[in-house]
Amino acid sequence: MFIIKSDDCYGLLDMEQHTAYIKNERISIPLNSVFEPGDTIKLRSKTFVILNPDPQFFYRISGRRTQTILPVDAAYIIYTGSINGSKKILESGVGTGNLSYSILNSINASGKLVSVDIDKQNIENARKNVYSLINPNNWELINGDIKTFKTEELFDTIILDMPEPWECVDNLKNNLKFGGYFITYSPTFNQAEKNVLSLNKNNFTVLETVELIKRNILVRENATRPDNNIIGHTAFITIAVKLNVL
Ligand SMILES: C[S@@+](CC[C@H](N)C(=O)[O-])C[C@H]1O[C@@H](n2cnc3c(N)ncnc32)[C@H](O)[C@@H]1O
Repeated sequence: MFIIKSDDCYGLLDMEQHTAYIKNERISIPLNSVFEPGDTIKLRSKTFVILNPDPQFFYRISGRRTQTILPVDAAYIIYTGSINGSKKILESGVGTGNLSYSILNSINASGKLVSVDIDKQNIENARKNVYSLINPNNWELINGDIKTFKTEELFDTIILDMPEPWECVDNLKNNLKFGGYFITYSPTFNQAEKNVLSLNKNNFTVLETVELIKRNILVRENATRPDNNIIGHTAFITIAVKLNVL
């Protein structure tokens, strides 16, 4: 599956089915055509560039039922949470699956992502979104409440993007390795404050709480300037490390 992008929209190109999907439209592609990333294709009189199905495009084509983590925040979480190689990651909630997709693209086949969400429909929607692009065999999707979730597994990193992360720290702390990262993603100051207080109380050291602001620049000859459409606030990211304290 490829992503396709024109000046004003994104879509999907399925070379196995010889079909392009743009918004709600299905467009048949000639059976003998061959396309690769970097090629262009003309559909309904628009030119589309063919792109790899990379995480930065996921939110553009995924069916969305919840707020979702956008690339600037996802990239920072992947980097500061040291999500790579054969790491074992726990996340909740799954929402639209944007962070799940970024994580699955960052770990290898020996790594593992366990994703927990209380809402069955969100799970099914995220599964559909992710499986429309890749077929991961290292992704466990669980329908459950992360506040009471029990597992014997030990994780390298835990990420919580749900309403009350501070209520989950005590329940999950024994499932994180010493030196592992506990990351919370919360839109309000009150939530961020509760997250930090709870992490401090549970033998974590908080490295930082940040808000990332991205400013896009419209580049045109002799008229380069910031874009009018600014994504202002998204959420506060808190990154903490589990201390080896008995
Ligand atoms: C903002 S969305 C997560 C977005 C996701 N990180 C993404 O990138 O698309 C919040 C999710 O948390 C889930 N949720 C809320 N309370 C929960 C709980 N107690 N346990 C597990 N999931 C929960 C919701 O069903 C929803 O799917």
